Amino acid sequence: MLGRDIVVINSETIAEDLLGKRSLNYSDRMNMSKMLETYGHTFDTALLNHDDTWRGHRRVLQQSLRPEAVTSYQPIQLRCTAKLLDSLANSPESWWKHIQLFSSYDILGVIYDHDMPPDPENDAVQQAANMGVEIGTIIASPGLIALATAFPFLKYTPTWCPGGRWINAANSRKHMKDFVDVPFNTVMKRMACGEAGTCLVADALAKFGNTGKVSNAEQAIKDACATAYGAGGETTASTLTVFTLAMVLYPHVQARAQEEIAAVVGNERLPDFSDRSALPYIEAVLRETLRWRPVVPLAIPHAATNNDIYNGYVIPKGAVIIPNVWAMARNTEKYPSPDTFDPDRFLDPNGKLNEDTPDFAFGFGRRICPGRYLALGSVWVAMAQILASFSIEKEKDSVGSLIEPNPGWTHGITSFPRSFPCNFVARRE
Ligand code: HEM
Repeated sequence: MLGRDIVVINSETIAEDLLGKRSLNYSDRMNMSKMLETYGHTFDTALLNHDDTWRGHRRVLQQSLRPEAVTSYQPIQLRCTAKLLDSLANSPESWWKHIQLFSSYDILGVIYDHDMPPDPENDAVQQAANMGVEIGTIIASPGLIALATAFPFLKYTPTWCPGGRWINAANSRKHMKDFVDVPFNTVMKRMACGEAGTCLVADALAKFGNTGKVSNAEQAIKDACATAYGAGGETTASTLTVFTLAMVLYPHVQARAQEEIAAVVGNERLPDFSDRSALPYIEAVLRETLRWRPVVPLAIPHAATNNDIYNGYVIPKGAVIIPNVWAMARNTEKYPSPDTFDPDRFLDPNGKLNEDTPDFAFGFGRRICPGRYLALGSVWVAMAQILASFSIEKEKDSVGSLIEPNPGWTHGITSFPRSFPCNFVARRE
């Protein structure tokens, strides 16, 4: 883009070699600072260059989202899953919206200890966060960057013009500011009254607040937390939507997963985190969901800091490096018939999990997704409890014929199925 060298990596091994082993040289992002400043999108960890500000954000996120730390968020994940099951039982036809709300409040809970109110449509925190994500995603899209760079005057487009809501810079700056400030200020007020519970903001302030370990700590925490909401809400929902599609299309996989839950957990209670290691087939379903339709199919492009040579190829300073996660997931040597949803790929002949984990779904090297352990927990518990509580079946049309789901897919940084007809049929009283 914009006259740069572009390197597309289709192989997991090469991605590991360059982005992992040579991460010092391949952890930068494209320099879009002028554009991001114009549109008020300067807080975003995922778009920061490989500098000290980014290091501060990463420290905050990695400390609070490491495997041992995310267990403290399990009560929030279980609470949100209970609400999801309840909503699916009450209005199964709105399953897609319920999954979006689950993911949104799961992440808002973990980051800001913000619980779902009875009327989420009027929740100022969720509205500010979602509007920020909507505008932020468009600002960071290659199409808008190219347009706004070629025609800078477009930043003055009135908001009432078609597309003006997104390309008008003042409007964007306002929403970006609300996105970062509103949820953070809300939890800060609750913390001041001693009302806030466990959450990432509280944890990070306790660890880094006045310690000098992270410069400008409060701002770094605030910005990293807004990024985490933006990066985590949609990806978690997208992964659960892919899982739903897979269960509808592969009923024998669903039946086997349900049999495993019945055999290990029984029918008297729902599976929870303590059952995870005893449910290898459910874990394999999770891994296959991440592989089958990776929801961030081209990850986020990295950039080379200096010239480099790899396997005789010159990779110039500033080159944009695109990890083609989609191609890695379709490596037929590793994953024969890659379009088939087959959790057995991740099991050995004894039904135990093998060593393969589709980590490529979370990117590479120093930029690898810091929210992956949290995401895996949220998706796992929602999947396991949905499977225990419902059968996800094809919808029938007016004459009783089964409707084959053929959803449209979103096209952007994330890719996931739009809503499609299916039925969540209760399996328990
Ligand atoms: C299934 C869910 C998720 C998937 C598939 C996913 C995937 C990704 C990918 C592919 C990247 C780009 C990595 C790279 O540049 O190499 C990324 C970055 C990121 N993710 Fe996630 N993610 C998920 C959930 C989350 C969650 C729950 C959070 C936070 C709570 C989160 C926070 C971030 C952040 C902050 C970055 C930017 C990292 C940086 O640039 O240093 N993600 N994610």
